[in-house]
Amino acid sequence: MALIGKVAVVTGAAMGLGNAMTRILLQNGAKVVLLDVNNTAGENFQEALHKEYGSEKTFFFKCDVESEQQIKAALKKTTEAFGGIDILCNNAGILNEGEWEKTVSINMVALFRVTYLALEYMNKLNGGRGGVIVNTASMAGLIPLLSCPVYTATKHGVVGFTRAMSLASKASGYGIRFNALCPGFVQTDLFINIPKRLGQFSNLADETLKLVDKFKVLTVTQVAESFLELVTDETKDGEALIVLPDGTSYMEFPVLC
Ligand SMILES: NC(=O)c1ccc[n+]([C@@H]2O[C@H](COP(=O)([O-])OP(=O)(O)OC[C@H]3O[C@@H](n4cnc5c(N)ncnc54)[C@H](O)[C@@H]3O)[C@@H](O)[C@H]2O)c1
Ligand SMILES: CC[C@@H](O)/C=C/C=C\C[C@@H](O)/C=C/C=C/C=C\[C@@H](O)CCCC(=O)O
Repeated sequence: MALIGKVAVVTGAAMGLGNAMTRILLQNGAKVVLLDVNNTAGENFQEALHKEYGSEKTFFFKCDVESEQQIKAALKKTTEAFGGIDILCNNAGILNEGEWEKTVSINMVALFRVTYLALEYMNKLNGGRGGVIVNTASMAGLIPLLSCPVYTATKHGVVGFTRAMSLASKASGYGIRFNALCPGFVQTDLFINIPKRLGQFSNLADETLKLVDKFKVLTVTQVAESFLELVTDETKDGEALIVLPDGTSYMEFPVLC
């Protein structure tokens, strides 16, 4: 899928992985709508992008993915400004085992909601153009992370949702591919203050740091390059792409005959 002229929406776009995804989409010719709850970071990023790519290629909306009203408004304005949506990157996420209900709400409930609201514009059965939805999961969506049970559960939920939606889309004719991105540890804000994020599991901080030493840490650019494959390669549908510093691979799931 060539990205020239395509319209992408990225949640959690202001910082970290979302920021790198936005950049690689722009570099490949897409227009990108940036959604983020952090207004200052979002406006600063938009200003930088306007200088680099011109003001007609991007715009930023302050949008909390937990708010149905804000998502609806952002998607409506996106289609009014750019004529449709071809690519959705459900990337906003947090890791806070202390505030575990909020972790479920943002990482899973909000991701489902944004997807369903975006389908109203993207689904070919609703007059949309079809396209691709990439959900940011994690290695913790495939293998449990001992100090983060709720984060692990949300990311397993994202992988399961992605795979089931891919099947639903194929069987119904939505014209939309669904893929999950599963990076290991990535150098972003989510990765700092590890003990503080672990809540009642802070006693497992040292064990967690041993895992970080074992798996090593990715840069956002490395992850964005792998993300691009899920967006552009039309053969990738219902996949979970593992991204680690020593390479990438597609998860092989059991098949029941
Ligand atoms: N950093 C890692 O090691 C790592 C590894 C695997 C997966 N991930 C996943 O990558 C995604 C991005 O995380 P990151 O590491 O870039 O973190 P980050 O904290 O650097 O960036 C997250 C972005 O999401 C935004 N955000 C948070 N809550 C939001 C909300 N309610 N509505 C809208 N925007 C919101 C933040 O403002 C921020 O800009 C997350 O889903 C995370 O779980 C991260
Ligand atoms: C380190 C805890 C926290 O503060 C920061 C986490 C940052 C990213 C979390 C997540 O998205 C990445 C998870 C990566 C997990 C990698 C491997 C383990 O799940 C596998 C451990 C089991 C094993 O030893 O094989």
